[in-house]
Amino acid sequence: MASSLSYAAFHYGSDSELQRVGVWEVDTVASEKSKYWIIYIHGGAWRDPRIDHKSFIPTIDAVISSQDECKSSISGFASVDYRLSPHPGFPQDPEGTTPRDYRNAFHPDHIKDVWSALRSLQERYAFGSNYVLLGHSAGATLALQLLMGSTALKGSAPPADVALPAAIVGLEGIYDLQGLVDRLGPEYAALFVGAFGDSSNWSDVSPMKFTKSFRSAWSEEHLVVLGWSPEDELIDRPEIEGMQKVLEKDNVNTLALTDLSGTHDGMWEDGRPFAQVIRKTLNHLKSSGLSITRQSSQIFDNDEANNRQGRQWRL
Ligand SMILES: Nc1ccccc1C(=O)C[C@H](N)C(=O)O
Repeated sequence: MASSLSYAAFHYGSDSELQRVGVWEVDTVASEKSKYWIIYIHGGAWRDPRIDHKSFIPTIDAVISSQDECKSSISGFASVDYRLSPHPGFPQDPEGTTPRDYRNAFHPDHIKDVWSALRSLQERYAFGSNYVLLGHSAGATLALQLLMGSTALKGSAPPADVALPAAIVGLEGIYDLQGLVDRLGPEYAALFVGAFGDSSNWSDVSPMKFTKSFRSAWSEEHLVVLGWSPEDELIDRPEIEGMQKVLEKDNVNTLALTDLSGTHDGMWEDGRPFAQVIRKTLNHLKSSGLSITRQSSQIFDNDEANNRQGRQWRL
């Protein structure tokens, strides 16, 4: 069980209590280059204070209690918290709440925190790009936004010294904000406005609407896995299939696993469906021989490279 692993949480920023990651070390000997870190970004529509980094624990438990030999390719698990936007169901008193505890994040705070968390983890554990990045729901949006560079950062350049993962796994992901509202109803708009403002801001942050290439930021060796369960009551199949089409158009190695089981939140509460996806992702990485020789630098297009030297925020 996760309780059998050594657990520590540390802060990667000082503005918010939520600028924090949890780490469960398995075998972090630096010479083990062929092993991967498994890093998770939780969901909760950028705002739900009930969901945090510990929501990864059932998945960790399911991976380490299984008999599968994929365990031997894992260095450790980490789970990222990030600043949240206000949730109308959980109002806070601005007078009686310290700035560190006040949830008033607004785009691009969430994605900036993810970049900062990855930088901090890479500084501590030196795993470079030997990691699989999973995101659930809004966490899947955040994971894919890493590949969108400055577009998903309101024009700022991403930090040049953060290595992108070997694989990104989107689970029950939100990929097209306007599309969800159009298909599933105006209640979805309320989820997005608090984090991004009105709908004129949505296409820049929606991975399905990315107008540049998902391949240009990434090295030769890469993989996106899109997981979805037909029992998901909040995210529909077109959301996954639409994202798959965009990635395939950009020649990204893409694997869609659309036969998972469980409801939107039931899947992380159970842990086994996500453990199964982790297993398949590691097997896929191994069988395509992608692991060992990867470099930590990524190639960005010229715009992106110029931007990187210029307008970088301080982490
Ligand atoms: N309705 C959704 C549709 C899609 C993805 C998440 C949600 C959520 O409601 C998340 C969370 N429980 C929230 O209250 O913000």
